Amino acid sequence: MSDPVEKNLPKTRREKESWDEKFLRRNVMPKTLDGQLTMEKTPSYFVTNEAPKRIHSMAKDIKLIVVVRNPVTRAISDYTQTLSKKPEIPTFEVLAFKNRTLGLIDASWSAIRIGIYALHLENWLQYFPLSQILFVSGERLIVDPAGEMAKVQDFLGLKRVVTEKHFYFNKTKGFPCLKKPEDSSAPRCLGKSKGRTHPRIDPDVIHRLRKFYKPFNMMFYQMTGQDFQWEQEEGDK
Ligand SMILES: Nc1ncnc2c1ncn2[C@@H]1O[C@H](COP(=O)(O)OS(=O)(=O)O)[C@@H](OP(=O)(O)O)[C@H]1O
Repeated sequence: MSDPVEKNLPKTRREKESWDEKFLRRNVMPKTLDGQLTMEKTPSYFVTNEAPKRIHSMAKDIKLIVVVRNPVTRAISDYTQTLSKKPEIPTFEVLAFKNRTLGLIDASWSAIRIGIYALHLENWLQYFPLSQILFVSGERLIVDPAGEMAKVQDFLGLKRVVTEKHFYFNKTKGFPCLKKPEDSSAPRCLGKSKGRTHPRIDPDVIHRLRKFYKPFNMMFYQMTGQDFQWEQEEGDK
């Protein structure tokens, strides 16, 4: 994206920095000039208890963008990522339950806890009105990237610079890619560590997880006023 926005994204930031480090970094972020937006991306903020209070004390009028996808798929994706780094971990099916015979889901396992979006959102709504938060559907982002990006640009008060003409669908990757950006000769697709094939999960476990998330999803749709249609999906990758 070029004019009128310049993205000031710190490229070397590590997600696991402490809050103090992040706040120190705030002082080294470039100053935002008129016509510029400063953006920062840390997925874990959404599920960090202290984040809303701290961010609110730093900038009350900040705009927040949350990309959400079906929590069952999200949990499997999360597990796939960990598995790629630690191949020795137990199976998804083992980790997902406190007691599989009783069907007791282990909601303390982070891969599962993170997908309880209503719970996390409640925490943010103590500090920020819904009008300051945009929820982007991870599923729509794949099938209609330009449509979702239009919402993002409108939300940020930007001219719609990114449109259909900037995307093409890469069948091999199963994701949209950016056509040749202005400052580079190559198209830009997801990196190797994104869009990995997920392991096959026992359909019964998927069924139980869908049941587990259903009431939380309903709550989340009600809180956001958006129906993400996760109950309509045939299955989870
Ligand atoms: N453009 C676009 N549209 C829809 N979905 C996308 C897009 N880019 C990334 N992804 C999916 O996001 C998953 C990676 O999320 P992460 O939270 O691990 O990424 S990161 O920590 O922010 O780097 C990762 O999930 P997996 O497919 O399970 O690997 C990506 O597929």
